[in-house]
Amino acid sequence: MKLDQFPRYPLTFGPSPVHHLRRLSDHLGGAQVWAKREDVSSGLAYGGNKIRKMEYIVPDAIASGADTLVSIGGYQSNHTRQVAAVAAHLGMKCRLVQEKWVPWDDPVNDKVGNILLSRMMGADSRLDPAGFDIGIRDSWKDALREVEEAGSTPYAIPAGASEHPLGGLGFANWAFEVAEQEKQFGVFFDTIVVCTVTGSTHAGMIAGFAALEELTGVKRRVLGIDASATLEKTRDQVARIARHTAELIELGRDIRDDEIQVLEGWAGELYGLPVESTMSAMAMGAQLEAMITDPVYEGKSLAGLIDLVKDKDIPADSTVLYSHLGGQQAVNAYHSLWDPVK
Ligand SMILES: Cc1ncc(COP(=O)(O)O)c(CNC2(C(=O)O)CC2)c1O
Repeated sequence: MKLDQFPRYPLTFGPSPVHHLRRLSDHLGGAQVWAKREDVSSGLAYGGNKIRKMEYIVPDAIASGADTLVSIGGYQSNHTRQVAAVAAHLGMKCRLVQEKWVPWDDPVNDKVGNILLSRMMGADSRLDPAGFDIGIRDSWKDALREVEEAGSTPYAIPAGASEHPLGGLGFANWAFEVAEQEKQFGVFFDTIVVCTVTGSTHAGMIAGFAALEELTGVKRRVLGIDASATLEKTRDQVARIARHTAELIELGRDIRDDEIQVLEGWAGELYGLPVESTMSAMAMGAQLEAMITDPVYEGKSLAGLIDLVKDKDIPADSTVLYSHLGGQQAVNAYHSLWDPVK
């Protein structure tokens, strides 16, 4: 089916805002940088990129007759918070597995931010000591079984909703929304920068912009900045989901290897731990544009954008769109990064 034949359950206020980051652009002295803001696009518990993915998953969840959304993430998962928000919005129950994806032993790490919001929304959020992995987890399969054994009807949403068959459609649609907003603003974004971890945000964009290329002949570069620190696994997952999504929307051709660009250099050694470039990018975005990014995801993709623009890998005559996917809710769990020196 073509993209517009898939049912979509609107969960945002409309197109996510697009705006010019003039001070950051001037400071970097190269390409013009714009941002598209998934962090301010929905009223559901501060939104984010997973709300966009859930718009295409919710119709399937409702049709399945499920009464409980079941998903998984780290203690400070933005994804599980957004699943909890959608469950509350739909009147469904929610069971969440929160694994110890990050060796961040702040005493508030499992008490504030995303996990606090999920609890406020009534999700059954349970901690699990297992470490980070973007793949399918036994803890999640156990939760699905336990929900069923308790007499409820679970709906399975894997980490980041990425390995879900419909997980790429949300950001395929995002690409078409960008094309509409380009007309509105009279700009053309030749390059898009996105944070990549479980992969279906980036993969959906690849499929969506490939479909636009087939329609208009116009090529764009979609540059994924790896924040998983498991580059090969994430790159493989992006490629697989992009190709699957391209088939779903009847692209009519394979996704080319050059359309799958997952860049390394800003993830650091471990998922979820900021490095120097993360800290300086968060400071730059906050102090030049009051644009808040987080130490796990957007701080790393913004660091990638900054370097690519400064080093002219993104040429000075480019207009680049930074996709801000949310994530600020985790900042309070990382307060010690900014605690005044005693
Ligand atoms: C703010 C933010 N930015 C980018 C990403 C990466 O998106 P993908 O997982 O689709 O690659 C996440 C994901 N977060 C996960 C989570 O559990 O929160 C799925 C990992 C994100 O939350």
